[in-house]
Amino acid sequence: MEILSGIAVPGLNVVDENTRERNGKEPEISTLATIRDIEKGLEANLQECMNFLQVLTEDNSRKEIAAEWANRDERQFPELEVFHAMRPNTAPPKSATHLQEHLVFVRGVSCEFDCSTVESESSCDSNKHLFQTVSKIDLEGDNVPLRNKTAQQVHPHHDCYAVKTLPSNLLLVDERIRTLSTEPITEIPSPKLADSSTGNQNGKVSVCVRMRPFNEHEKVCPLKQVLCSQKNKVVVKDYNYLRQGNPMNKSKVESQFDVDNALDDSFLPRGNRQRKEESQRCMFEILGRPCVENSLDGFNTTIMTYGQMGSGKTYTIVGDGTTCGRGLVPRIVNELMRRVQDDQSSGVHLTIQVSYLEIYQEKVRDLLVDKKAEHTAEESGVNCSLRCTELPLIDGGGSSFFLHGQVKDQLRVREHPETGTYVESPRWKVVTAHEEMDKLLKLGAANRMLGSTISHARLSSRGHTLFTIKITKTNEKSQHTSVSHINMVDLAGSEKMALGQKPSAERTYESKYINRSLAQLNDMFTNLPNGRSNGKFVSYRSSALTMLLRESLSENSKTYLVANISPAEQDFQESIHTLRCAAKAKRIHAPPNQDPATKKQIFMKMDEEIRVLQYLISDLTKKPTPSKVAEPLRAAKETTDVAEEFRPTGETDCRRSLQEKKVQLRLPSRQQKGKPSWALNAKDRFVVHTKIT
Ligand SMILES: Nc1ncnc2c1ncn2[C@@H]1O[C@H](COP(=O)(O)OP(=O)(O)OP(=O)(O)O)[C@@H](O)[C@H]1O
Repeated sequence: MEILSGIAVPGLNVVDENTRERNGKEPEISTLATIRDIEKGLEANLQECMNFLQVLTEDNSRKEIAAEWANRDERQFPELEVFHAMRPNTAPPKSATHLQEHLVFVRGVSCEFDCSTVESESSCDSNKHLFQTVSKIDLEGDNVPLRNKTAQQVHPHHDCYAVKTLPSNLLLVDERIRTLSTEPITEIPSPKLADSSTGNQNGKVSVCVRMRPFNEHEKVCPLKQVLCSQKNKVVVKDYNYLRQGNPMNKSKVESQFDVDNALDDSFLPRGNRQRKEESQRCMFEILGRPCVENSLDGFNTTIMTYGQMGSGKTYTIVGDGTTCGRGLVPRIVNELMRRVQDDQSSGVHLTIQVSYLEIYQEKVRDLLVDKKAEHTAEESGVNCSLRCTELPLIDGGGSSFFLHGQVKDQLRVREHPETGTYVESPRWKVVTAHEEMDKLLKLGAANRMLGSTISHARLSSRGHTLFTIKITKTNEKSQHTSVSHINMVDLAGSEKMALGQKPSAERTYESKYINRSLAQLNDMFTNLPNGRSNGKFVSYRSSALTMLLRESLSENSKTYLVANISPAEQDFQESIHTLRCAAKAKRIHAPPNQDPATKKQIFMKMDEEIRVLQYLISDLTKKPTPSKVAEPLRAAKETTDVAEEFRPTGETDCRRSLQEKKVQLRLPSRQQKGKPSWALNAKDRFVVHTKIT
């Protein structure tokens, strides 16, 4: 055993000499650097631990655990313990870099690793269902035992990294430990899903919070913002205040928000495809599947992502372009296409069309314009006949034209007294295969307005995007057609300028539009009717964004809002702002005017009425068939015979007799002078009109 200079902390385990011998090399520098970095946070640990213990003792169900943590004798502990609880199917750290990735999430870890063996040791008694105690981690070896044991016992949505160092009783426990349920977990619960049939029952907008992983820049200084989800609440903590001020002043340190779902991806190791796939699939189960069900029931649905720049909004909606990182749009379309095939056998025909728009500086742009192809077509004269005429690729005919050699991609927002606000003639593309969908997403991504900003080196969206899926459902038997829309709105991120920052004039101009429209959306959330008030005047017309979202937040539509937040401590204020906005949206209360069941019944009744009317119309417009004519003719002949019979007794008697024998008329409107006429009444009975002259 050898203590590495500059890293050693009293009482900590050190790198095993045997490992060095076995590997024949020094521990990786990157690992050591990380340890030095995180060592700096040691002083803050005590504060955090106090805070942690405070939370534990406040919560009755966790008192026992807290007591145990607090009272344990130092000597009972090995020098270093890593409590590592993982999500199912997650491989434990396998390499130094991987381990670094795991530990970098733990604030102020001051430790070294025993790299000799891999062992999953006894569980921690008090909460054995939640943790596995791992006293040794082998960076090189095969960690199968650890994986097997932990994977089955941990809540799939919460994982924890807890590293305890001695000689202090408890120097650090990752705050995320609090997200773990204290109940013994015997089986892995299924993800908590939004109610698929009716969306959020109590309010109009269902809110889901999603925390993205640390990015490269944030990993260098591991500042962890805490997001704990407790039942339907998320709690965010202000570490900055905690360090400076009184940790017992709880109201200033932590903020609580009501939500419907929370997804913490901050533990996601970069490049781990399985975890990515799992997280994106979870998002689909929470929001995407209910959306599909709602839309097939005839409801319009909207999913909005709201958050600061780089918080993962586009990742949630579209994904990152990889197969495992596919976002909601491709997954929803896939599910719809699967349903198309299933429903074909039951006589229901589904058509899926998509449009992709962007609101950039208050102008609506069509992102599905393939400018290259359309320019080429125009230059080669192929589309000459289409100049200034409607292009046939839009549903029912659209109005994008070639003007002065340019492809028009700007569209107008209009209002219809009955159907509400709509965008004039966007390109609707029919999607029948996954490949088509991928192509359209690529085309849209290429046409989006992106730009690098000061705080984010990567390209950032400079406008809001609106991806709409139009589902047309036709029942082949009844010929009934219903249309519903799924709108997916990827809002541009707000960015606050820090003092001393000098963005370009263009970026400032764009930010002005983005921030103004987001502020107007925020106002809309405040002013719409909610649990507290009946609402105030909402000026939908103040921006293109609010105009287009108007339908989404009214009556026959269900809305889901994803509040994307960053895990980094420096983004605390932005996260609070996002969560406040989400909380406002959650309070909006304008329940749909009809539930799907009632709507179905009404549709059926209307179908029936239409069928009866169609039958009557066709029968009335048709020429009378011989069988239908026979009856009136026979009646007419009868009356003529009577007339003949009574001719000698005089006309007066004859009239009287005829009156008596006259066939009763039910619909006497179409009498013809001197001729017997007939009509078909609603009960399909013939009546005869006879006029005696
Ligand atoms: N949950 C997540 N899991 C893995 N990676 C994520 C997650 N969320 C975001 N990322 C990654 O973070 C980066 C930023 O995400 P994204 O572009 O979606 O942010 P954004 O909020 O749309 O940003 P902007 O508003 O600036 O356009 C991307 O590289 C993305 O792959």
